Amino acid sequence: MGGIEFLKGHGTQNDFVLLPDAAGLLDLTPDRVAALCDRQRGLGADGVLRVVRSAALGLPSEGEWFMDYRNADGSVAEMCGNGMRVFARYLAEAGLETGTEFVVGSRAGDRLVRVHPDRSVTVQMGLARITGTSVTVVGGRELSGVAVDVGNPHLVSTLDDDVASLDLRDQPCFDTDSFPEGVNLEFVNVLADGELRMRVHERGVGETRSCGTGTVAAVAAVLHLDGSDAGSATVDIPGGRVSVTVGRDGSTLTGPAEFVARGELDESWWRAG
Ligand SMILES: N[C@@H](CCC[C@H](N)C(=O)O)C(=O)O
Repeated sequence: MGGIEFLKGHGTQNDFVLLPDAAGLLDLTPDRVAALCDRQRGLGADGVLRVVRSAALGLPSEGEWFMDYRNADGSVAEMCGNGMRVFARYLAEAGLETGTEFVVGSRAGDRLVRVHPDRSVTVQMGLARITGTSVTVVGGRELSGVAVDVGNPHLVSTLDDDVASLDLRDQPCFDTDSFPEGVNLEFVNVLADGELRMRVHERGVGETRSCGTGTVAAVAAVLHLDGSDAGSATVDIPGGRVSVTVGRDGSTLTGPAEFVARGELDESWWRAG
């Protein structure tokens, strides 16, 4: 057996290792994922996207391909918005999907994606559901937040002072009764009507430079605090900018998807993992 094919890509600098594995033959253990994502002993990434046929995993999906997403610590998550854009661009450029619009399976359900001529991608993200309120503690400061389910769990806190001043190196505290499976924590400044700035501490990763589901949660939460359930906004994250729409029937996320490298993993390194 030769080396194991990989690609490295990112969506607004939320970076991923893609593993094409159509038949689902790779033994993708949490230890292997963590080693791959480690920035010293592996390739380095915020997560892994296994490109596998839905049928190979026996999962119900209208889409031929399934985004099997793992966080950098090896944990499984339901959905990744930035990863979905990179995944969709890969399918289109590899000729695994022939149209510009197609469905991809995820653990949060099927997602319709559209790959644009400029290689940006729009993802139909499903409903952003407001599920309540909770609190988080960052650097000794307690912040209240709006809980939002975008297929995965989020808690969005809006701040008057600049989110750039927050120290997100450590895991902020959160209420484990509200979020028994953990939570992604977003910190948001409302810059103007329809313009947000956001930082995020992701479940299973730590601070990342962007989180697609998090940007959708942020827009839904800000609208909710304003007494509304539909609207659009651009969201500036440390890794760039995305556009989000939220509505009663679903939400969309549009942003870039980039590739930086492709190659083969060393077979003996993989086996040792
Ligand atoms: N970066 C992703 C979200 C990845 C999953 C998340 N860390 C979780 O555990 O729910 C995105 O772009 O949405």
